[in-house]
Amino acid sequence: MLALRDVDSFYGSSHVLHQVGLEAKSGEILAVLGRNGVGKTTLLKTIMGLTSSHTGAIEVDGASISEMQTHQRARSGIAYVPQGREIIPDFTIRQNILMGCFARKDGKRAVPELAMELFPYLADNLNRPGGVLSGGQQQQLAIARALAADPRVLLLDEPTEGIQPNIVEEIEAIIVRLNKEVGLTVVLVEQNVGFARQAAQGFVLIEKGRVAEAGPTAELTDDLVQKHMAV
Ligand SMILES: Nc1ncnc2c1ncn2[C@@H]1O[C@H](COP(=O)(O)OP(=O)(O)OP(=O)(O)O)[C@@H](O)[C@H]1O
Repeated sequence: MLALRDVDSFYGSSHVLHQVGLEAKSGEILAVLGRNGVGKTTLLKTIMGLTSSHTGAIEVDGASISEMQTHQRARSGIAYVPQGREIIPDFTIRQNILMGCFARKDGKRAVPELAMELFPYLADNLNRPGGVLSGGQQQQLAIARALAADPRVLLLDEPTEGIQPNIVEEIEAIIVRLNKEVGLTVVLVEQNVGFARQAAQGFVLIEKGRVAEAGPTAELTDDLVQKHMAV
């Protein structure tokens, strides 16, 4: 289980998250929802130790990671798929995937079989440069790179943003498989409330850097969505 308690987070002197508490239970998908700029990306970055500083408690399976450097958090089993994917265009697909291996505990450096099974196009094109891929394929590559770390917890930042509609469903199906079949705990920053309702067991709604509402997705009413997500 991933748990945050009383977490405040900062970029320099800019105080973005305030007293954030949440729980993603093992094997669950937790949807993180809210308008643009409320702090959803900052929440994922804070879990990875990628903001300037934070206070409060962050725990994975009861063990604190709050004092750890980013690479140690990755080694503790958390993998991060950032918004915008951050693929290295001049690296091959294989090289991009292998970058995820730095966080493996067992030191293995191999393209994970699971990623090859989930993403046949990547499997067939391992020697092509990452930069030639479409947005949807780059998202697949970013997920494959995360899987190379053999994580228990996957942090996904708007994985279907900017992807053509026919590929969106494919990516969504992969996220559900990773959760249901592989058992990964997923924290999913998502603008698509429909997918959040369908895939996630729990939700948090963020407003101005604070958790405004949280609960099981059955309690994610249209009123709450209107109140905290309508623009
Ligand atoms: N590197 C940074 N330095 C200073 N402030 C930042 C930095 N990154 C984000 N912020 C600020 O933190 C706040 C939250 O931004 P964040 O990107 O976390 O929001 P978000 O909910 O993910 O938005 P979006 O849906 O647009 O991605 C915003 O006010 C933003 O301007």
